[in-house]
Amino acid sequence: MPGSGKSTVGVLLAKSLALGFVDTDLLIQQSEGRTLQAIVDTEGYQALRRIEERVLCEVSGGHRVISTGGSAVYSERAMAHLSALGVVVFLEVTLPTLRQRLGDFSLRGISKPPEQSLEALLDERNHLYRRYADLTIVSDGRSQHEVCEAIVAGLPEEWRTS
Ligand SMILES: Nc1ncnc2c1ncn2[C@@H]1O[C@H](COP(=O)(O)OP(=O)(O)O)[C@@H](O)[C@H]1O
Ligand SMILES: O=C(O)C1=C[C@@H](OP(=O)(O)O)[C@@H](O)[C@H](O)C1
Ligand SMILES: [Mg+2]
Repeated sequence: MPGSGKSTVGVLLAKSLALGFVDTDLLIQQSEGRTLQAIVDTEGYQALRRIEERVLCEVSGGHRVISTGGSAVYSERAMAHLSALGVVVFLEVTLPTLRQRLGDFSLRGISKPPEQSLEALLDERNHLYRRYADLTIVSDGRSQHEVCEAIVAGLPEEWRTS
């Protein structure tokens, strides 16, 4: 979910394991020459999901952490590609934590129908996050460093010593 810590913890994880880092939200913005919010505002959330699928399917692996947007899970094809590249980590958060971290989420370019509540979105997505996760890490009540440490501890040995 947006606000679960993928971007910030992803950087910490890359530093901790001496890996590279890429945030696919930035790849989308670079390739489109506009912000995610602008895409949602002009073409709608489904257009953003289509663009995201293309960018995710083109991303390469290697020794790096890939932080995606929270809507990556809407594409089965993209998730199959990411699964083949490495370990898919799900950062689990509850609704109160999300509300606290996101503040006014209407300005965050979330890829969802305007009428869908954050609660309904979380419920819909949690099924998908669990389906694709190789490793699930609770983010609630943990600092970003603690989340990073929990990921490292949960990774298969070959990724911890890459
Ligand atoms: N474990 C955490 N504890 C407290 N705040 C966090 C934690 N993880 C992320 N945040 C905060 O939540 C916001 C969203 O984090 P971000 O890494 O951008 O999430 P995502 O990429 O999943 O949307 C940021 O303000 C970040 O500092
Ligand atoms: O979950 C979503 O619908 C989205 C999350 C965002 O990324 P973060 O999850 O990194 O905030 C970004 O991809 C876009 O605004 C859509
Ligand atoms: Mg992010």
